[in-house]
Amino acid sequence: MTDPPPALSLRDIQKSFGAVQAVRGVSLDVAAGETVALLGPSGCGKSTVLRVVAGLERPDSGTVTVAGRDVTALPPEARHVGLVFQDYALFPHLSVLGNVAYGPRVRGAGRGVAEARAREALALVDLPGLEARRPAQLSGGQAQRVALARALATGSPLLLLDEPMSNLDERLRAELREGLRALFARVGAGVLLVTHDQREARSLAGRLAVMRAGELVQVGMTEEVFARPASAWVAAFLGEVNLLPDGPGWVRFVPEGALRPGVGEAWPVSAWQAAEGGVRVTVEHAWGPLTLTLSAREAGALEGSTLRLGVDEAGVRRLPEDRRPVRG
Ligand SMILES: Nc1ncnc2c1ncn2[C@@H]1O[C@H](COP(=O)(O)OP(=O)(O)OP(=O)(O)O)[C@@H](O)[C@H]1O
Repeated sequence: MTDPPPALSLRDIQKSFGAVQAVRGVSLDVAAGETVALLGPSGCGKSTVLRVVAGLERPDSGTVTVAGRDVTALPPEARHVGLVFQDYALFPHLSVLGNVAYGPRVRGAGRGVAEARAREALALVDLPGLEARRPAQLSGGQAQRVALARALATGSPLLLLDEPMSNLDERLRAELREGLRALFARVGAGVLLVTHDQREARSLAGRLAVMRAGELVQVGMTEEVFARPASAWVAAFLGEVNLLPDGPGWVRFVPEGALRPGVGEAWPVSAWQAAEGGVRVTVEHAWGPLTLTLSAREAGALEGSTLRLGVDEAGVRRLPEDRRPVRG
């Protein structure tokens, strides 16, 4: 048996807006059944990549292949891609059921079949009983789930999600994160997710693609990227703070997981701050300042204004220093 083609294959996508090179040579595959999160700072080109895949922007060069079909020259409606975009709102004049049935209808399904598919999709996102409501009568969280159901009902091999939970409060996000992970596994579509929220990326995506100034700078299994960032810039972007100078062009990356409070030599503590789950301290180690969060129990290892701190050297990495600005 041959493997199914990837849900999405991007090859050397380039896209400029006037003098701004928004996307520079992006190549990426998303396998069927896989979720890939595209992460990067504001303005790095994430939305442009998604819009190129959706057909809302035409790339200057490169190809977009969806489930084995070259769609580069096709309009959005001919691509068979499910979209959940912030600016891709629900139709206000249609009911919830009408909104979700719209995709199958446009693709030629009869009314009965389309509505049956819509009911299935609404059940998947756990929204029964709201079929007759208008979008204006929904909460933000309900509206986002309807948008998801609308994308799922298309039966597309590829789903594109741009900040799908941005309108939700933290409690709803946590709830939906769990649900979405199971849902994506069940429907078997490839998912390309753009998010600013690292927790969302970490919990939903099997792989991460980290983007900087129009280019992918690291692509890998999610936990692997967090454990082994390719450079100082990636580490800093992922929230790592213990990046100490280590000769010209290099840094010494000390992940928090490699720090052993209460072990070895005592060092002065230069900063304290209350943090979620304990206290965040900065220790003036011989290598340089090292910051870590101590649990209430570990904080017991503080001796006045010093802390014994060992470093598990097997966890320490030397990374290229690439944090100077790149041209925009
Ligand atoms: N239609 C457009 N016309 C001109 N410039 C654009 C257009 N769309 C995007 N850009 C520029 O292209 C670059 C990439 O923008 P894009 O929206 O893809 O970034 P992003 O990573 O999605 O940002 P954010 O996280 O803030 O949404 C930015 O410099 C942006 O100003």
